[in-house]
Amino acid sequence: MTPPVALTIAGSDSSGGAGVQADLKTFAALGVYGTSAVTALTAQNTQGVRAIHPVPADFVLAQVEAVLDDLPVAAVKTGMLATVEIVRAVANLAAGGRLPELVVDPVMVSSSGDRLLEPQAERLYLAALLPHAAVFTPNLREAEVLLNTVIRTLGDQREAARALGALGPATVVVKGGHAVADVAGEAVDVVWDGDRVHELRGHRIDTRNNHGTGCTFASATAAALATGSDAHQAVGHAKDFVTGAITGGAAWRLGRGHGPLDHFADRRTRSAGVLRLNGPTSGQRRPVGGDPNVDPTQLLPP
Ligand SMILES: Nc1ncnc2c1ncn2[C@@H]1O[C@H](COP(=O)(O)OP(=O)(O)O)[C@@H](O)[C@H]1O
Ligand SMILES: Cc1ncc(COP(=O)(O)OP(=O)(O)O)c(N)n1
Repeated sequence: MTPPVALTIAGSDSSGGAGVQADLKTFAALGVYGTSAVTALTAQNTQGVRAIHPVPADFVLAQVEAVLDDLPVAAVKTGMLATVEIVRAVANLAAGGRLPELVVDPVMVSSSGDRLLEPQAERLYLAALLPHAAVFTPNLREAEVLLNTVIRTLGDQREAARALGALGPATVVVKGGHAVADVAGEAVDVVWDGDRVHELRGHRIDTRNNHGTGCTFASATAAALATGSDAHQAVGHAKDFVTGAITGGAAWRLGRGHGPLDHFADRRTRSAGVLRLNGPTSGQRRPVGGDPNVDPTQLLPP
């Protein structure tokens, strides 16, 4: 069956944990065909961002239009937009109705503390892009910056979701990966659905491997929208997916800083089960390159 198509408009992360790389892995894990328009190259790893090379806005547009003119894009996610010019160009596309089921993740600062958006672009996000979002997904820090407020409690987080909702997006999720003071043991995201506020709750996983959680949440939301979920279902699926991916990568040792998630955790668990069922008994290992005692032609269908 032909898969649904999603588009990510985001930055490249050389370490593979966040940005376009995280988005494409998420789309693939969720059975969605992923396309991309790269807004910036970043030289980064699990410890921080060393350099940023933004793509000219007209070339970002050229990538988006090449994809939209040819492929049936059902949902779009934006991540790191880097410059005022790129935010403006993407907002113009959204205003023209070119970006269906738009998930806007207002990537401003990485968890390593590095700026990923020109500060002058922050107001433009609010005025030009936010009103076109089907789902808007700031983290606590981004919500604070956009609203010029301080979020200390779950009550503040709920208030921020409502206040951002009043600015035009259909649904807002104020993500709680960086916990507020009065929530312990859980990662609580607050959703404003256009009418009411509710919470997405999951247990807080004790790990340093949290590089790319926000990108993964937003692209999983876009993938779910592309497959026909409504926004309420999509953010619930995304919460489940990101929790599974953090759990799967929690014990990985990749890099010296904040390591990545396992976007294929679910598949890995299932294929490990299949290997256990079909594979050699414990303690034995299959020889690399195949079992020399097996004639491979005997494995082919007649
Ligand atoms: N340690 C954790 N345990 C469980 N869920 C987490 C953890 N850290 C982040 N999350 C979840 O990951 C998603 C992204 O949130 P967050 O980390 O706040 O975004 P960002 O990466 O943009 O800062 C949210 O659903 C949040 O609840
Ligand atoms: C190229 C690029 N895009 C986005 C981010 C930030 O990723 P995000 O998932 O929002 O959050 P953290 O990884 O900082 O927790 C990035 N680092 N690089």
